[in-house]
Amino acid sequence: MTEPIHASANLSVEAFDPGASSLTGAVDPAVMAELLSIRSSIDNFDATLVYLLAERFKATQRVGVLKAKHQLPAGDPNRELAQIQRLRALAESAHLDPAFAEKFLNFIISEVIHHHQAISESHSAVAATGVVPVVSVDGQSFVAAPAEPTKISQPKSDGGTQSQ
Ligand SMILES: C=C(O[C@@H]1C=C(C(=O)O)C=C[C@H]1O)C(=O)O
Repeated sequence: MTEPIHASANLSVEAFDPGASSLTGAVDPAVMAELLSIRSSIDNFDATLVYLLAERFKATQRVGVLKAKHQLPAGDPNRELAQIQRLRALAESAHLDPAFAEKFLNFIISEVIHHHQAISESHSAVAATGVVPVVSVDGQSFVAAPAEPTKISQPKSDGGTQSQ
C-alpha cells in the first residue's frame, strides 16, 4: 500500500474482522495462517496504543486548562526539546528509528498545542462575553471559567441530572 487508507465510518470494535485481507485466496493457506497469527499481536499493540494515547490526551487537557487559567502560552519549546532529546535516546536504545520517534512526538505535540489554543480561546471568550464554555477533562465536564475549574452536573439519559 502506498497511499494511506481512509475509512469513511467508524465500525464498532465488535465488528472488526481480524481476518480481513486483500491477500485472501491469493496466498498459501499455511502462510496466511502465520500472517494472521502475527497480526493478532499487531491488533493488540494497536489497541494498547489507542488507550495510551487517550490517557496522554487526558493529562494534556488538564495542562491546557491550567495554562488557560493562568494565561500561560500553549507551547513550551524548551520542554519539547527536552522531550524530543529523551525520546530519541530511548528510541535508539530500543532499536526504533529516532527520526520516526521525533516525528511521532512532534505530531502529537502539535495536536496538543491546538487543543490548548482552543481551551485558551474559549477561556478568553468568557471574559469577553460572559458566556461560560464547558471543557471536557477525563470524560468529566468542567466550567472553563477564570476561577478554579468547577465540576458541573451532567444530564443523565433518563432526563435527570447527575453530579460528577
Ligand atoms: C502538555 C504541555 O503542553 C505542550 C505539549 C506538550 C506535550 O504534548 O507533551 C509539551 C509541551 C507543550 O508544548 C506541557 O506544557 O506540559
